[in-house]
Amino acid sequence: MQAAIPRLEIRNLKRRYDGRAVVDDVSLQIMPGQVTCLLGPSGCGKSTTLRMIAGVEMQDSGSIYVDGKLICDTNFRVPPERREIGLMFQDFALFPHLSVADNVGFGLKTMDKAARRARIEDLLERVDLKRFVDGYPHQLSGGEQQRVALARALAPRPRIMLMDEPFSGLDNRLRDEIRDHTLTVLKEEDTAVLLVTHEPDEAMRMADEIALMRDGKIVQQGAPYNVYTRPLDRASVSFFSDANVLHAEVSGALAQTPFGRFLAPGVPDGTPVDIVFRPQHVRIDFDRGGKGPVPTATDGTAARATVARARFMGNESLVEFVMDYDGSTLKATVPNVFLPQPGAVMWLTIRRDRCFVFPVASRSTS
Ligand SMILES: Nc1ncnc2c1ncn2[C@@H]1O[C@H](COP(=O)(O)OP(=O)(O)OP(=O)(O)O)[C@@H](O)[C@H]1O
Repeated sequence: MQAAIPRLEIRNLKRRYDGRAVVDDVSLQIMPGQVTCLLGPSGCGKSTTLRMIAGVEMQDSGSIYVDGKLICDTNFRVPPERREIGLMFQDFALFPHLSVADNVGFGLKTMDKAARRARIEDLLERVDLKRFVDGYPHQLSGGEQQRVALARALAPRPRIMLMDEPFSGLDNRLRDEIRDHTLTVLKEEDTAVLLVTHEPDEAMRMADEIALMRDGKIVQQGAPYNVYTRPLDRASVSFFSDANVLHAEVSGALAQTPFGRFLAPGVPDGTPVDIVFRPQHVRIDFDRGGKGPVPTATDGTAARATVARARFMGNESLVEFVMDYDGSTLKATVPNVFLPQPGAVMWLTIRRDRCFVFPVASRSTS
């Protein structure tokens, strides 16, 4: 069987500004109907990558292919308007003087009138805005305008959609609804989507695949579940959620901590390690006359702590503890409305199967 050809493939893209590599050897493949999120902190080079694919900026080296055909390298360049790429940005602007129908039909000028109208109505139906077909942008809410922008970008049946933080101008409740709706429409069109975002929640909600970007490089790539549950390093854990860290040193492939010993297979003796875990993987137990829970094989030793702060956050509460053993702070989230008082003494255990043990090059840089 012939291997499937990616809808979009970029190979070894590089771009420097003022001698600094802002996109540093980035390669990616996206299949038709697949949503890939380029996720990373502000300034890591996401938008620059997108602009090179769109053709509004030229790479210093590397190449871009659509359906297996070269569209751009350092010698050859298909202009942006002939790349069949749809664009949606945060500051998407509808044309204020054009009706909703004419906004959506803007890229369909060569189509005959009846087919054009049919495509416009079909898309407006799918974004649930058919009733506004003859209205004007100023009559629509922000969320409705966003949906018109999506319909406009999809109208010419682009082979690829590039989206740069397209939902960041919307308020929270509306954003979730529009994200879900947008995803449904994009999947129906079988477009390959590259979505740029700095919000892990957005990437987890939208992506089939996440490409985690840092300092111009893609450092990890995979399904959201894999990227979240098998992070590359401490920074990757922290990027997705709060993270607690214990410092230890390895001896005999074990790292000794106040929570008991952690396996560190293959790590040489004397290596400093960070044991990283998320607040939701801390278990809390009451103090029973100065005693903690009986240790279990899976959760190791319990450590005593005092509640410093507890915040109710709706579905869960976030509790900050000061640890007896060294005065450091650990965070735990607990479901529902358990809200301990500051000063309460409790015992913490950590879910061993949810901890990550990362060797650190030197303690001073950790
Ligand atoms: N035209 C330019 N000239 C000089 N430096 C630039 C230019 N465009 C971008 N940069 C720099 O390149 C780096 C990457 O920018 P880019 O916009 O790609 O990042 P980003 O990850 O999309 O960030 P954000 O999420 O804040 O948009 C930044 O440090 C930025 O200042």
